Amino acid sequence: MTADTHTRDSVEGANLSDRPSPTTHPGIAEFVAETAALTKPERVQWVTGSPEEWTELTDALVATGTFTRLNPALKPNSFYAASDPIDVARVEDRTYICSVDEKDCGPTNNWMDPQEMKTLMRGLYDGCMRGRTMYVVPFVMGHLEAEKPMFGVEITDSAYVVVSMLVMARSGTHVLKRIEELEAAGESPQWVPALHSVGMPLEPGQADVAWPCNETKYIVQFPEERAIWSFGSGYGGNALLGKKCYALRIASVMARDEGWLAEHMLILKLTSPQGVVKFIAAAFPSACGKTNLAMLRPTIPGWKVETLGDDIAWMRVGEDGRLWAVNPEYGFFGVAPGTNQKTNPNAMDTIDKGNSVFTNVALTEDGDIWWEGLENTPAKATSWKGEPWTPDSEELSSHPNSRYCTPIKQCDILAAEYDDPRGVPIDAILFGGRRRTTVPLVFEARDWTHGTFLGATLSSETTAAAVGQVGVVRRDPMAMLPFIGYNAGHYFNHWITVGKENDAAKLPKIFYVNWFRRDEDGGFLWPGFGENSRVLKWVVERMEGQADAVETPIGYVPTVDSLDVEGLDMTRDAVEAALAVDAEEWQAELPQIQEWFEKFGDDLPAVLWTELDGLRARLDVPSGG
Ligand SMILES: Nc1nc2c(ncn2[C@@H]2O[C@H](COP(=O)(O)OP(=O)(O)O)[C@@H](O)[C@H]2O)c(=O)[nH]1
Ligand SMILES: C=C(OP(=O)(O)O)C(=O)O
Ligand SMILES: [Mn+2]
Repeated sequence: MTADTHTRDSVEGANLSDRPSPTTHPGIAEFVAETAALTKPERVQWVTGSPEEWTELTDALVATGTFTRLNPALKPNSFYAASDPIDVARVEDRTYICSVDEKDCGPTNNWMDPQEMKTLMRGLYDGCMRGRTMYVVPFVMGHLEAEKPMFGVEITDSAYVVVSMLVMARSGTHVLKRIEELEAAGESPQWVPALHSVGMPLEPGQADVAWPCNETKYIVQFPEERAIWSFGSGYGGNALLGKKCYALRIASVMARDEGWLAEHMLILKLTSPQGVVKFIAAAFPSACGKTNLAMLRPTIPGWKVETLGDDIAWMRVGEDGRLWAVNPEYGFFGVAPGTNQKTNPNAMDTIDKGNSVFTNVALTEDGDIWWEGLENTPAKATSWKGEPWTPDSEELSSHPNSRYCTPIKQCDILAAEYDDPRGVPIDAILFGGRRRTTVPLVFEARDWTHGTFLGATLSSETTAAAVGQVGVVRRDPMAMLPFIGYNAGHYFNHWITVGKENDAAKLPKIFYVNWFRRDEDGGFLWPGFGENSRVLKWVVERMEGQADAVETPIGYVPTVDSLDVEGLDMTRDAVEAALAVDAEEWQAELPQIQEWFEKFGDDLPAVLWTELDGLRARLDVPSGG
């Protein structure tokens, strides 16, 4: 299969579909025919996105035991799935950026020569879809009406992936028609071939399993070809290829080449009591609070939050010199545990409308779902491992990375601007992570370059969103560590260049937040969730020149009185503790940042070394200390 190029030759390849191939786009037809020839499926089905097809797919998933239909009275048209315990999260050590030149992959990614990887994976793909249906999912990330729609075609042998993609991305025949319209108009619409297989062929007569997958997993991006090959996992970020693989890893390479930004960010619209509207983007690592902040219900009177997205932002400098962001996704794929009517009522209202898929949560006896932190703890339930569960169980009812997958259009606070292909002009960017010490609740960068330094040195405790140890502090630059599709040093330079080539006054102001600082007893210093609206208020007032701050070695920190804590059950000392900048703790960060920067050698923009020297000097540490 040559996904290397989208050759335009007409193709003689056998079209196995029992429905005529609805496309004249030779590239796509060739991609499909050649993949079918390699993977040898029983049949090929072009995904249309029709309601009848949804019924057919979900009924089939219920029949194989992958899906359990939830009680329609509680969650209409919604389904529960439990994965194989070996397939519960993104697998960063099986994720590759196979650039032609290893240097372009950089020190934070896994690399293999692309031809070597293709030979290896063709061996895995050979016959891997035997006994299965090969689905062809035409989709677009972002708007179909965008000036340059970002198309994709995901081939997959997982109906679970098809159903999830139908929620998470604009998919189906109408997308294919748009490609053909553009073709007919003489354009050459860009589309990303994305091949996925669970890697479990079925021999004649062999029954399928509820969660087919393979111990051998590869999640591979070929950046120069803008192609994605995934094998062996059926889970989220590994298999819904429009999300992390396309909209971040491949898109970050496109953005580098074309001068825009593809970032792991939520987008929210904040309206003050006076009617001042600000658009805020925030980059937090997986499971560090993006979805919650994106759908925040403010606790301070008169403030309103509307959402445009909870995970990915594509940002381009507009004619007006401002950074305009769109959310390329069409659904939310949120962490379930900890989500409830108090912490995220908007997410709960969205999933209560139905049409959603829940993975690795618990199943209750009345045909609903439950997870740790949700109201109405059931007396007993079935855990994600399929075992009986009660509140006294040792085991968790739901996996820490269990997810809800739900249509964004169901969200009551979806901003009207979500439907505008231009997106929204970003006023502030927040970087943030999960740090129990050191990082204060919020502080403002000195300027764009300093803000890039803050993003490039962002640190956070690892979470269950990726396989591996949890709670280990690591550098996670711009919260993009697992998603940068190229050399991270070049990525930092790309951020610096955006700052250099544009009017700083028009670019977003950069801030840094930390909801997760703990006191000596291990409790959270800050209540978080809806109370984070107080931090957003300070951010807005800083931009309007109305909030005080004290200059510290790390940036501008709110004075205690400039943070609205009215009605918060917090002592002044507690607020001061949440805002404290401890020089010793930050001095301890310096060698970690030094070691992190040394990874990049001369790929690191010199200006970031200058920023580190500046921080060191402001912390009264002699350089080289
Ligand atoms: N303590 C605390 N936990 C939070 C806060 N916001 C989110 N969380 C928790 O962080 C976890 C992941 O949050 P989520 O918004 O799904 O993260 P995302 O993967 O970045 O979108 C959930 O368990 C939330 O309950 C907060 O402000 N304070
Ligand atoms: C969707 C994922 O990440 P996030 O927690 O950032 O939403 C994922 O890890 O697959
Ligand atoms: Mn998320």
